[in-house]
Amino acid sequence: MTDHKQEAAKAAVSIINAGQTIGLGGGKTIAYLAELLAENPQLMQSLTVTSSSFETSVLLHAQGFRLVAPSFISRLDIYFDGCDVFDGALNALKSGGGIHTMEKLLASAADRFVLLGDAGKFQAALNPAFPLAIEFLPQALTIVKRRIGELFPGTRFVQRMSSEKNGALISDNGNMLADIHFDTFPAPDQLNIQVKMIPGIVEHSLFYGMAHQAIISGADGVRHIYPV
Ligand SMILES: O=C(CO)[C@H](O)[C@H](O)COP(=O)(O)O
Repeated sequence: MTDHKQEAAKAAVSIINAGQTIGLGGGKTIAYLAELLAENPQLMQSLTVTSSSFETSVLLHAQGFRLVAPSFISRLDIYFDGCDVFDGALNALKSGGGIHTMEKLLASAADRFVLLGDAGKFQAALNPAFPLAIEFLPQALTIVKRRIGELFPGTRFVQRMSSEKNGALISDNGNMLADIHFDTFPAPDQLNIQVKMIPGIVEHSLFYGMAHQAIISGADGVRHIYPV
């Protein structure tokens, strides 16, 4: 059976040129991309690579990539990442991994931000099947919760809790995380700004108008999609 995440990763390799500085996000499609690059030592050794994901960084380090911390990269040729879902304008929700702050930082530094995944990620519109994740300062917990309730009445605010200890899930940046569940998904352009403007919120997981291209694979083969 065709693994569509792997097929999308194969297509992604074809748009990478020797000598480029590449950013990789998290997830299975990205892990395939790292594996495929490692199978081409000449290309791999020519690349400078960084990642928003600790898990991907461990993988890249083990495979012998030239890995540079994001703190020392000001510009990327291409940033590749998966997502939960994206629409025709390539607005993407990237809530699942809880690392959207670093993902957005690297996406913003890239000449090209390319979404990768199976065809199921592409939907006509963002919808309530996926929440919006927020990363916020621990001190802002109840203020942010109140503000979200005022701006979006009827939404469910679910703080992410640790499965390993009794307490909050703490992000890679030492902050807290929560998911906002909507009954009707708000207009992405307004949601993007309204949530970003709440003091105490470091970043949210809607990547509005950021992606330049998506590469997906499904029953009809590989598709390259550009924002409408
Ligand atoms: O952004 C993400 C989560 O928020 C991940 O990149 C995404 O979930 C990975 O997807 P996959 O494992 O299907 O490649």
